[in-house]
Amino acid sequence: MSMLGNNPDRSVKFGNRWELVPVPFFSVYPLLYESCALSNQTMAEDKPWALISEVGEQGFIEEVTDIIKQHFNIICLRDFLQNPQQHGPKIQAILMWNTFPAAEPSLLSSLPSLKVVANGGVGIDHLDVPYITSLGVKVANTPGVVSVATADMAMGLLLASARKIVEGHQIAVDPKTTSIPQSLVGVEVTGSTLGIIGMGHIGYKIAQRSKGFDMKILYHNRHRRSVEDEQSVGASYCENMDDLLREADFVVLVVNLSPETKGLISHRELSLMKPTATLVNVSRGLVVDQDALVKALQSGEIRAAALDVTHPEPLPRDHPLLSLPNVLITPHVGTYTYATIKRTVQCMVDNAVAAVNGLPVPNEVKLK
Ligand SMILES: O=C(O)[C@H](O)CO
Repeated sequence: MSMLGNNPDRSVKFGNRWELVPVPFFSVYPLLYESCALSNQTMAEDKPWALISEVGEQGFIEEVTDIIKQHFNIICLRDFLQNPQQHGPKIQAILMWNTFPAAEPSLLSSLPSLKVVANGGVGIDHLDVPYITSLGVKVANTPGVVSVATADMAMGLLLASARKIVEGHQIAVDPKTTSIPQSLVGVEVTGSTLGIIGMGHIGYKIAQRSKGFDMKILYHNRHRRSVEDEQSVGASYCENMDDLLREADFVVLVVNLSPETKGLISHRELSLMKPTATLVNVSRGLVVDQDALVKALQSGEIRAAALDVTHPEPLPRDHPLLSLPNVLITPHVGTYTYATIKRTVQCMVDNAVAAVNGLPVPNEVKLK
């Protein structure tokens, strides 16, 4: 049985460095590994054991692992896999990021004492929650703590794409540059229309930021926000997503990946967008039909795309999205600030500690 939840074709390949490691969790990209060998820590008899990913070499890493070590003895996947029979019975918690394949059935079957899979980040599309919970294991995520960093990233992508900041940097540092090419002329953000698809925590934070840019804000969401929420950011609800797509200069995707949102933006939706519009995605790659996106960008059906997420991650090096001039891509680093990483790890630890102690888990993901 697959553990890949709502995302059956997600290719979490063991041994693929990028996908194995929880990229935003411990290290900067590209990652350098260092085994968190058991000898690196003082083992406390009274602390439960947690299985985590490998640890990188950068300075803040120890700081982050220290948050975990206050409550858990930790063992890294790499060390664990050397002798699962020996280590398996003591593991009570898995602390993982969404790129960490630690919740595969074969691994879970070697963890008879496991009480919780504590995910860092809000998206849990990589987990088969029904299967994990059927084992009596709780699943938790970290909503809220990732919102500001992800909203900042969405605004950063939007601005960078609109104002061609990356291209501008390349021109500025190129020794051959003698003049400013017209291709650097961008589109104005202030006063433009923003369409937010998915008005949860992160979507709302994006709306708050956009208000500072005097943007007209439209949003589409499963549930309409309260009048107070709408008024305080000046957002208008579009019950029909098509209306938003037709009107927005920037469409930002902030939905969770689910069977309902997989392929939400495909040929039809892209064709409704303005030829001057930009698509920004900080949710999950599978929310967008990437083949349709490539066509829309190549044909000028939309102006540009700015993506912090793709499917798969990373894209194959010869993927057309990587060579289109109107695409800006970052490697799924929306939550990737020191402050957010620390808050996220603290939240994961709080969830895991509660589960291990049989207490209510603050951010338990419950089956609907
Ligand atoms: O789900 C999230 O919160 C981010 O994408 C980090 O994984």
